[in-house]
Amino acid sequence: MRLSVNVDHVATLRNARGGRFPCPVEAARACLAAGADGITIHLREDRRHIRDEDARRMAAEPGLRLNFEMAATEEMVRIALSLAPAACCLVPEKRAELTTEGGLDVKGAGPYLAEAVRQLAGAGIEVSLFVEPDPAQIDAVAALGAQAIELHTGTYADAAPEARAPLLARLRAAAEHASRLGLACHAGHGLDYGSVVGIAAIPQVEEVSIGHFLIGASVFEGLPGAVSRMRAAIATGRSETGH
Ligand SMILES: CC(=O)[C@@H](O)[C@H](O)COP(=O)(O)O
Ligand SMILES: NCC(=O)COP(=O)(O)O
Repeated sequence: MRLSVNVDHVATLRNARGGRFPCPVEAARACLAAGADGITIHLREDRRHIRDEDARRMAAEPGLRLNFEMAATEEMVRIALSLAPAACCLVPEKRAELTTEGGLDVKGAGPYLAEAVRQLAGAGIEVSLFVEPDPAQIDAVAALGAQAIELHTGTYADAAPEARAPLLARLRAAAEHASRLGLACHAGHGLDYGSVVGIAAIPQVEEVSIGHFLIGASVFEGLPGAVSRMRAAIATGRSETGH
């Protein structure tokens, strides 16, 4: 299973003083050197953390698999087409939100979403949609012609460990449903060293994106150490599946 490190909150720290340190691109290099398989960045409409120049430099970084998270707006589609990342993940976005609060309502979306998928996939970008573990939403993703889903793991990750079993079962069922439809399955949001183990034990999940917790953990154990420890947690989960 691939680990894609989301470096949004390296930019949050940098922006706190309006300077150039710490640099998200340098953080990305450190994550890759420590064993991360890719980097995720979320260029939000309000540019609260990742800025356009960060995205441009990250896309130009040799050997870096970039997962570009974005709202399905004309502006972001235009930027994504200019950056040509390996992958784009379409996510819901509200200015007032502290962080992403849930998955896209793909079933109820207007034609703008299908148009974004068409343009991005047409440019050879792997398109995933960030959704709840809801078979009806996953069916709607398949109908749009996207290649992948990213399951929102926040409800599961935020739950007390003793309350996670039914939430993990729902994620597992959703991953199996996506696989039956030929969709690649990714997962992310709110994961830490403990909760990622359960996600890694779902064989259909090919990639996890982890950011806030890992960047926070790096304050105490360094970025390479946090990446290594996260990869070990993933390996523990994976070993439970024999994959
Ligand atoms: C979609 C998702 O869960 C995250 O990848 C997203 O980036 C969270 O937004 P912030 O990084 O702004 O917290
Ligand atoms: N799509 C999830 C992601 O990129 C990272 O989410 P988080 O770990 O910062 O909550």
